[in-house]
Order: sequence, then structure tokens, then C-alpha cells
Amino acid sequence: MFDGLKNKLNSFREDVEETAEEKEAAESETPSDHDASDESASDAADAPESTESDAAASSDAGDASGDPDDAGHPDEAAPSAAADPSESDASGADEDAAPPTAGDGLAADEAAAALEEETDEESGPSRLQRAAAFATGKVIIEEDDLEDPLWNLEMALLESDVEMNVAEEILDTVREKMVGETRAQVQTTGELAESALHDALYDVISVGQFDFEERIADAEKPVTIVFTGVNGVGKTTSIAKMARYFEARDRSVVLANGDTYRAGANEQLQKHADNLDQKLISHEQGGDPAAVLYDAVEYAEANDIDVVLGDTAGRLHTSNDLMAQLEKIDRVVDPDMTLFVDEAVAGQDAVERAKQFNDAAEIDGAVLTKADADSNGGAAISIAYVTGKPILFLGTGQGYDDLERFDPDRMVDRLVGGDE
Ligand SMILES: Nc1nc2c(ncn2[C@@H]2O[C@H](COP(=O)(O)OP(=O)(O)OP(=O)(O)O)[C@@H](O)[C@H]2O)c(=O)[nH]1
Repeated sequence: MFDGLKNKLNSFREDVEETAEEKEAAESETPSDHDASDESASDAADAPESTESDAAASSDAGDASGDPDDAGHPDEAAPSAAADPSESDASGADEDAAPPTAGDGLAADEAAAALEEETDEESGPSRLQRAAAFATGKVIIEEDDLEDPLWNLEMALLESDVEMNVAEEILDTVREKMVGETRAQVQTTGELAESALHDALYDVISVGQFDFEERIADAEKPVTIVFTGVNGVGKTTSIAKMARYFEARDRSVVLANGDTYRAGANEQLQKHADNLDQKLISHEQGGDPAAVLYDAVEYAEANDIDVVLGDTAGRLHTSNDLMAQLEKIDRVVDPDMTLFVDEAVAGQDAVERAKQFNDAAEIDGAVLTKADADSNGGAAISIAYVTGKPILFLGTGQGYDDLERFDPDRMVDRLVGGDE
């Protein structure tokens, strides 16, 4: 599921790692680049301790935490660390240049935090911050460093059918979470990139999520759920899967065929009802769908049924007819929930349709079918953000049990970080 997208997202981590490595190498080779014009660096050179060129210099950077105003300490450490690149590498074997201890790391963290105030929002990390971070073996990510990886990420998202605004939102969040961040030795640049991407995806994917089971439990019986969406995307199959889902949770169901427009719709749903040993309420083709659903609710009330699952037409003469029909169903049975069904493989089309259906007859959530056949994942990532309504279920195959509660956490873990 979503393997193409997953691979592309993993490239972002690699891209950032590569960029950071290049930057680290460049900074090691030209230590004075940043600080050539830094007055504090030359001040520091005058200070007596600055003559030390061994590992003590690194711990001096830690000392800076005691006096963040003392610009000399962090700056002076930069050239010495740069003189031997191994000093900026915790795994360095140089005995004289022992890697900073955990204590050093903490002190350095405090120093970096104190120096954070020096950051100019516009121009990124200050020279002091850079020097302190560099002296302690950290690299500060700057906006320029992310330009190429973010460009590649944007292309990957768009190629994967992620809606444009959603892609922009993801990029903004990743940028916000990474720029100015230091790569501590406990967190590699790759991990930082991964966690920023993880958070950014979670933010868009989890929009509007609610506890479906709790909503069902809290609603008055019978709970009426109406399914909307165009023909052929798996709407009828999803209703049958939902019947199985509720049955497995000890909730009785009745099916209702509100698709009185399409020839064969009754037979199709009847077949599922027979397979699942469930009752179907239907009328003749051409009948009033609102009347079918009304009858189903009455049947449920009379027979102490917990849930009514109502199909609707996916296409009528005009979309106005379709929307008028959905509005009438809304008026007559006042459903507890309207779920929009579409197929993951439809990508941007599914996102656009979700928006149109939600605008015309407000939906409460979405069921995304054929996720098992979708490599791109664009619809799965975009629908909630675009409509403000959550994806609640994923269809993952043709069997009745191939329905999965959509869990944003699990979804993001799947996409970033290699779970499943
Ligand atoms: N691989 C896969 N196939 C699915 C999934 N859900 C439905 N299908 C298949 O998609 C096809 C269309 O499903 P239907 O349920 O008939 O679609 P529909 O939206 O009700 O279409 P109409 O009945 O024409 O309105 C069927 O062959 C289903 O078996 C899914 O999650 N994964």
C-alpha cells in the first residue's frame, strides 16, 4: 500500500542527509568561512585560553553556557574543532580530541539554547549559534540547505497525486521544524528530517479525526449512516464491509438501497445481504430513495436494529438532481452520519469529488477504497486537509473483512520510517 509514495518520502531523508554531509565536510575544510568577518572571533583569538587547540576547546564551548554573553568561548572553539574534523565527530578516534561527553552535550545544549536569542528570524542562525553548534559537533540546518531536498520532496508529493495546497502545507511544516534546528549527536540529520516529515504528514492526515466507535455508541438507536460517492468506486462493497464490521462488534444492521436509479443496484446489494445474512430494504427501480431509507429506519426501530446502512445513487441525469436527492434524504431521515466513498487510486479526482460532495451535502468522513491497489497515496494524504473531514476507513481488498479503521498515526508510520 502506497509503496511508491513511501519510497519517494524516504528519498527526502537521504537528500537531507547528503546535503548535511556535504555541508559538514565543507565547514570542516574551511573553518573560518563563517567567521572570517566575525569580530568576536578575532576578539576570542586574543583571549589567553584560545591558544588551546585540543579537545579542551570543545568543553570550553560547554563553559560558554555559564556565560552566554561571553562571545569568545564558542567562537574560539570553532577553528580548533575544524583543525581536526574528527573533533566534530563523536566517533572520532583521535585520543587528544575525545568526543564530547554526555555532560558536554548537555552543557552545549544549554549554550545553544542561550544563544538562540541571538537568532535573527530573517537571516537564520547567528554566527554565535553556528560557532557553538559547530564546536559541539552539531550542524545547524539553514533554509538554503533545504532548498534542493524540499524541491525534490515537493515534486515527489505532486507526482504522488498529493493536492497542491496539501503539498505546500507539508513543505511549510517541514521547513519550520528543520530550519535553525541543530543536529545533536543523539539525533542524526536523517532522523531530524524524518521526524519533521512525520509531523508534517500527521498534521494534514489527521485533520478532523474523531472516535468513530464513540460517535456510534453515543448516537441514538438506530444509527443511520448514508453512503455517497460516484458509481464504481466500491460504495456498495464498502457498505457490505461495514455490515460485517458492525456485526463483528455485536451491532445489528439493516441495509437499505437508496440507489433506485441504477438498474441492477438492488440485485447487487441483495447479493451482499444474502452473503452476510443481513436484511435489505429496497423499492422498485425509479422509486424515491428517501422513502427507502425512511422504511429502513422504521424497520430498524421496529426490530431493535442498531445501525441502518444506506446506499445512494452515484450518478443521476445532472449533478443538481443528485445533490437534490441527497438533500431530500437528509431532510427525511436526518442521518447520523454521511460517509463519502471514493477510491484511493483515483488520486486527485477523488480529492476533487470529496470536496464537491462535501460542499453540496456535507459529509462527516470518508471511506477510501482500493488502498491495496494504490501506490501513490495522494488521496489518502489530501482528503482530510482539503475537506476538513477525516478519512475513517480504508478498503484494503475485495473481501468483506478487507476494511481497516484509518489511523493517522499508523498511516504516517507506514509512510515514513519503514513500518510495514
Ligand atoms: N482491490 C479492491 N477492490 C475493491 C475494494 N472495494 C471495492 N472493490 C472492488 O471494486 C469494484 C466496484 O465495487 P462496487 O462496490 O461494485 O462499486 P460501487 O461504487 O458500489 O459501484 P456501483 O455499484 O456501480 O455504484 C468491485 O469489483 C469490488 O470488488 C477494495 O478496497 N480493494
